[in-house]
Amino acid sequence: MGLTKTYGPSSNEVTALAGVTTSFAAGTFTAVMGPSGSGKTTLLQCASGLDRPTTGTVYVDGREFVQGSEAAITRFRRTRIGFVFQQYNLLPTLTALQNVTLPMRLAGRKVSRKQCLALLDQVGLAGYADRRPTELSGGQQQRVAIARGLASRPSIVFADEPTGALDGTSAAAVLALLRQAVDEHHQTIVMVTHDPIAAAFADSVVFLTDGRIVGTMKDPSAAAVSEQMLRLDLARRNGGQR
Ligand SMILES: Nc1ncnc2c1ncn2[C@@H]1O[C@H](COP(=O)(O)OP(=O)(O)OP(=O)(O)O)[C@@H](O)[C@H]1O
Repeated sequence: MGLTKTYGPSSNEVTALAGVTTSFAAGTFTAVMGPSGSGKTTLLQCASGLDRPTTGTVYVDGREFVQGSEAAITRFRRTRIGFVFQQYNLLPTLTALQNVTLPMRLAGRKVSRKQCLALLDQVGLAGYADRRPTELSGGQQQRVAIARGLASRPSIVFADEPTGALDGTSAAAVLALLRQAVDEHHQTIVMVTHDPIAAAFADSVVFLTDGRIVGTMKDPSAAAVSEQMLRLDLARRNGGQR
């Protein structure tokens, strides 16, 4: 609610979020789109509690988030929130399967090896469970990170360009998996993407420009999203010329 985020000293301040108010209803899939530098990653980081907004408040399940001690925030994050970020952050000494089960082990939860292997299978990594990250391609590492983000069935999953490094077939498998997480497990997904085809898997799209929400779209199609992106880009250029 009313999120702002500025970086740097006041003499050289960068405004990444200029007052964003939005909500992600439980059991829905939202895509966040906008030009490079529009604040998408910053919004995800503030909404997920990885970073604190300069002003404004984040609520999760009606509870004010990013309040209390770091330990309390970390505990809350571990049990409720899943992350799939651009830097895969896989631990190099662990196998793919161990990386997937790590968040659950950290949260002290029971690990279903079978369910985690099934997830690796779904992202096209059957047979790769025992490999370490250095023995996997960038796209394969990204898919391990996706399986890890979904494995503990957190109520909200924040994904930053989850299909960015993937070929069309792998990307489609990952998007289908995210869709399934929403439809079958009632998880909430918030995904940053530049790809209108990926955005079309979502229930709605939020468009950001210069740290502000400049539009939303329900039941997006790839064509409608592309058109809207072009329109926003044009408006921004015309605005910049004034
Ligand atoms: N740690 C930081 N320190 C200073 N400025 C930052 C920092 N992180 C982001 N910014 C600035 O904040 C603005 C928004 O960045 P952000 O990464 O949220 O954009 P984005 O829409 O995710 O971009 P992209 O699509 O290129 O990933 C940019 O102008 C960026 O340069």
